[in-house]
Amino acid sequence: MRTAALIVAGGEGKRFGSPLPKQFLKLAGKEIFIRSVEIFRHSASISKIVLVMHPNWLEKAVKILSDLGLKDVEVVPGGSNRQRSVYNGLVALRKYNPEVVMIHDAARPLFDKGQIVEILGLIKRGTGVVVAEKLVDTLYFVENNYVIDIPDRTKLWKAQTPQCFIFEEILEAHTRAKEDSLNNATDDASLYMKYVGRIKLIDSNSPNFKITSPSDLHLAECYLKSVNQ
Ligand SMILES: Nc1ccn([C@@H]2O[C@H](COP(=O)(O)OP(=O)(O)OP(=O)(O)O)[C@@H](O)[C@H]2O)c(=O)n1
Ligand SMILES: C[C@](O)(CO)[C@H](O)COP(=O)(O)O
Repeated sequence: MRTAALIVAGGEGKRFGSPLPKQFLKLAGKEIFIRSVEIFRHSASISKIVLVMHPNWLEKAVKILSDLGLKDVEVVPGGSNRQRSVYNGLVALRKYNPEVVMIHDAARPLFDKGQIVEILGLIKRGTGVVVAEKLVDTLYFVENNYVIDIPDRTKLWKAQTPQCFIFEEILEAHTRAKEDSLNNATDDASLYMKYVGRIKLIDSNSPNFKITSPSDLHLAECYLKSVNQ
C-alpha cells in the first residue's frame, strides 16, 4: 500500500522551556525532528514524508533538511494546535494520493522503525492502528487533589504515535471535526473513532516516550547511549 508519513513538529515546546522549540534540540548529535524524519526516511514502506513545522521556524527546518540532503521531505506550516497541524499535513498529502498515512509526533524520536511493517499489516478500512504502551502504574481520577475513583488499569493503555489510518478515512474524520468545530482533539484516534471506525493497538516494543520536558531529553540520551546509537 502506498504509504506516507506525516510528522508533526508545529509546536513551541512551552513545557520544555527552551527558547528554541524542543524539536530543534539535539539528541545524541541530531535534531529531534531529524531523528523522527529519519525513522520513516529509512523505511522502504514509506513513499512520501510531509513535515508540519511551526511557521516561525519553517525556513530553519527547510535549511537543516536541505543541508542533510533531505530535500524530498515537504515542509508545511503548522496550526495553532496539534489537530490543526495534522489537518494541514493531510491537506498537503492529498496531491500524492497515499492509501495509508502514519501520523507521528516529531517529539517521539525513539520509535522503532521495525514496527512500521507490523502496523501496515494490520491497517484496513474501518480500522486504525495506534502504537501504545500498557500501563504499569495505578491511575487515579482526581478532583481538587482528592482521588474520586481508581479505574481498572488492565483496561488502560498510554496512547503514543505513530497513529495510522487509511488516508481518505482520517482526512474525512479531520474534515468533519473541523466542520463540527471540534478543534481540541489531543490525538487522531479520537477523531477516527468518532467519525469512522475502531482502533487496534499495538504495544510499542521500545521506549517511545514523548520528549516533553528536559528530563525526557536526558532519559532519551541515556537510552541511546545504552544501545550505542
Ligand atoms: N500546534 C502544534 C502543537 C503540537 N504539535 C506537535 O505535536 C507533537 C506533540 O505535541 P507536544 O509534545 O505537546 O509539543 P508542543 O505543543 O510543542 O509542547 P508544549 O505543549 O509543551 O508547548 C509535537 O511533535 C509537536 O511539535 C504540532 O505539530 N502543532
Ligand atoms: C498524540 C499524543 O502523543 C498521544 O499521546 C498526545 O496526545 C500529544 O499530546 P500533546 O499535548 O500534543 O503533547
